[in-house]
Amino acid sequence: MLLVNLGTPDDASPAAVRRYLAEFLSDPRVVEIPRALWRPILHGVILRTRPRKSAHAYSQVWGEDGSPLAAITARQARALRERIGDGVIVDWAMRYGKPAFGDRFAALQAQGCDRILVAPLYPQYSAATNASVMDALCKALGKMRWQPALRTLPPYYDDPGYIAALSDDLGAQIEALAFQPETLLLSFHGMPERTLHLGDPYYCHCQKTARLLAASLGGRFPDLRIVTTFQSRFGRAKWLEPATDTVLESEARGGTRRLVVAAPGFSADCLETLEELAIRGRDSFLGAGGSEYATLTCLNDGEHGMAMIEQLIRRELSGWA
Ligand SMILES: C=CC1=C(C)c2cc3[nH]c(cc4nc(cc5[nH]c(cc1n2)c(C)c5CCC(=O)O)C(CCC(=O)O)=C4C)c(C)c3C=C
Ligand SMILES: [Fe+2]
Ligand SMILES: [Fe+2]
Repeated sequence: MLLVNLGTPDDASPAAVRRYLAEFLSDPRVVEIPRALWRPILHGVILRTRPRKSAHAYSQVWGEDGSPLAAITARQARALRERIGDGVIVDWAMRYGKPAFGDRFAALQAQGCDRILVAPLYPQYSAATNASVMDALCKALGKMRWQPALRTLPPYYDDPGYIAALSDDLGAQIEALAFQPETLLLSFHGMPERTLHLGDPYYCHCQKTARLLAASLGGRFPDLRIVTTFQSRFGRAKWLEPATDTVLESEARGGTRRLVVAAPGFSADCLETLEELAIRGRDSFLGAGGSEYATLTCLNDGEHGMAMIEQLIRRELSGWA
């Protein structure tokens, strides 16, 4: 089985970030603008300016083991291997950058796997993430004469195991804070609003996760106000709202003093949580008058998250292993 996440640059230099962004932003599932229009904008504007800015952001979160997203995904694969035991080969790959999806998929087949479960670690389905992994899968299959049998992990945005893992994990983190938050922001990665009207279920999946999670946390923290937002706006089009950065400021201006942020849509901490939420989000909230701010970690390779992943994977492997 192959765990898949989005992808990340090889290092935090502008050159490596440029290579990564070029691959990521050339994917027609990510930017749905006709190629003849998009290519000049991507190569003439975006890839001349953004790599430097993003490289600075990456350098603030880069660890000894490299990109947090890649390091955590590798640890998740290792932990899953130990939990699932012999009989199933567990590998991991990135949709963009390394280890490349096509390479790892082919490597599994080369090891003799004739049944492969591909598990994109995206709880909420979007065409930009899940469908893009399926496109990469079809591309890899297109090169094979003798193809393996396949299964793919469905989105798990309302799976009771996922909601319970989030509720238990975030609940424990909130109780361990040095302050009592008035507001909990559930910040999901954004998408262009147009994708919702075109039929992408992402927005609805996020809202359902948030509603179930709020219902579960509500019993434990009756005074906590829970607000759902969308982060990381990219480009000029209208994105899903409300925007995380706008709400951080309006909360502080409206009198909220103590606020905590969680990112339930990310399986692993990454640039979007460690830089955008933990560094820039803090500046926004405190700069607008807030006094206490914290970000909670993602499920990562912790006990709650790994028990949930193991449960999902065992279910999808049933009859196979
Ligand atoms: C969790 C799901 C994600 C969705 C949905 C998603 C949509 C989406 N993203 C961009 C543009 C960028 N995203 C970037 C980073 C990034 N995005 C996700 C996840 C989702 N993106 C993750 C986990 C990461 C972090 C990667 C890491 O290395 O840690 C970036 C790169 C960084 C930057 O320059 O800001 C871009 C660009 C679009 C356009 C989009 C929907 C159409
Ligand atoms: Fe993104
Ligand atoms: Fe982003």
